[in-house]
Amino acid sequence: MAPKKLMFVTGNVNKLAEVREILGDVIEVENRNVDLDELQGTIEQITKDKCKRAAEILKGPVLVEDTCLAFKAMGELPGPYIKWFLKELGPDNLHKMLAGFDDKSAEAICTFGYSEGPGHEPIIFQGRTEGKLVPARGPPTFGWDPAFEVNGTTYAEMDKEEKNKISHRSRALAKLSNWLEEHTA
Ligand SMILES: O=c1nc[nH]c2c1ncn2[C@H]1C[C@H](O)[C@@H](COP(=O)(O)OP(=O)(O)OP(=O)(O)O)O1
Ligand SMILES: [Mg+2]
Repeated sequence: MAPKKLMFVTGNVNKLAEVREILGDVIEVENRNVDLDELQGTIEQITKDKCKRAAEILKGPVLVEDTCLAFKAMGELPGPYIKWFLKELGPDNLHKMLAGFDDKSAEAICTFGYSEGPGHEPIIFQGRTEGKLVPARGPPTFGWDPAFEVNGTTYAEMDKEEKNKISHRSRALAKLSNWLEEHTA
């Protein structure tokens, strides 16, 4: 059964804001900022494990999310480890990671995990958006948004509505919304 509210466990205020904007009146989103360890592994493994631990800590239903930025020229790396590259390089220098490669294509991948509580296997909802890594353009408000371009415009140059129409996160949330609709009595 779908919950009446979602408890979204994340320390990232920008993610939380987008999730609330995109889900709008579909469902109320509460937040708990718990610093969850993240395993190394496939995106699905990382998200499932994060979700299981969040459910155990909060002893109830939880939603978690993990975001990847995958560079084709690097065999999908840094992927789930983008956070640490971004932290060291900043959005302005991120594009230099592909300086030695002709292929600048990148994919933003958003993976939500929902668990009904401790002992319940998490369900995964994933959305992907293809683009490329470029020298930063636009306000550095959210993570690597200035360095990720889709159809000639970086995420940072788009207004919120525009980003939310095509983003990896909105595509994943469309799947979550469908699931919620199907599982509401
Ligand atoms: O739409 C996005 N546009 C630009 N940057 C983004 C986006 N979404 C996540 N990001 C950044 C945040 C973090 O540097 C890395 C993902 O790491 P990730 O572990 O999923 O996020 P986090 O640690 O900030 O929050 P959480 O507490 O939910 O794990 O990419
Ligand atoms: Mg994280």
